[in-house]
Amino acid sequence: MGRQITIGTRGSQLALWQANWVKSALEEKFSDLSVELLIIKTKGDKILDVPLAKVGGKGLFVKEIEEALLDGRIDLAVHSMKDMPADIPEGLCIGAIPERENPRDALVSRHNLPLAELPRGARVGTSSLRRSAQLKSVRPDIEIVSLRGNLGTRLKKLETEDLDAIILAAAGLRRMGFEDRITECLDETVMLPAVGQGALCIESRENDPEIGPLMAALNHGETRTVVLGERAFLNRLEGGCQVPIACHGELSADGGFALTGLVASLDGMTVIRERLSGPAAECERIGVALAEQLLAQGAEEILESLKETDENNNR
Ligand SMILES: NCc1[nH]cc(CCC(=O)O)c1CC(=O)O
Repeated sequence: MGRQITIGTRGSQLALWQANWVKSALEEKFSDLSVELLIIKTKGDKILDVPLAKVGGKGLFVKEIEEALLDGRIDLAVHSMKDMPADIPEGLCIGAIPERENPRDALVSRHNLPLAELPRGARVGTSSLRRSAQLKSVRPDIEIVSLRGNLGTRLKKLETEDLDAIILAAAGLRRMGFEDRITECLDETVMLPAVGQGALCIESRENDPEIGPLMAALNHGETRTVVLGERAFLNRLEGGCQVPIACHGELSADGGFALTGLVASLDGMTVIRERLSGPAAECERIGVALAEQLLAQGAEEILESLKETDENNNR
């Protein structure tokens, strides 16, 4: 007799691609298993006309899916790791983190010009505070244009909104078959990625005996180590507000782990960036220690001032 499980996912093309990838991987590894998808609309899918930084709140793309997991309507949830808040609700866990795609950000530009060759005052579309702050820091002349919507919509807006370029995660472009649109994969010295970018998060109920072996089969140990280090960094910094935070970890062949983290002011005038390394087994401690270094070097003031702006916006 076959087993049947249900995966909860958002309905965007990228989310469906990711959920279908997990479905195929599971059905291939477990021949008695059949996997169904349940599409769940999240708050982030409903509010489309407001820049995400202004919508506020944590877990905009995950909360409704986590509720379905908690009340048993689904057995697994597939998210982009980047969309996961630092805290996982009681009773749930990160069951598996499959092997990561390219974590970097990609520039897609209209006339195929790399960042360094974009004209003065170029209009670049992104609504990520992390991307805009880092862009302004290297190119203060660039005009940032707020850009939301799914990948296809954003690529179209490159033409319709008269933009010179847009910035998107390379991983999403690749999964959607738009890799050939990438003009330049931005170097990390210019654009440090978001925590977890390019990785998937498969969330499950804690101690679920039926799901545990499925999670073990999908998990990629190295990716998990790196992403947990990045998330420990995020966890230590997150103060309930939208902040330009970036972080990327890497393992070396000899079991070392190096983490680079960054906190910037919205205007990109202040960028605090540090790198810390140590044994991979201590990835989470390294993440916390790196966050504390940044806090001591001025990130604390940036986070405080952003909290005040947040409160003013909410009034
Ligand atoms: N915020 C939306 C989102 N969540 C994950 C990805 C890309 C795929 C990934 O990072 O795994 C994207 C799109 C983008 O930032 O361009």
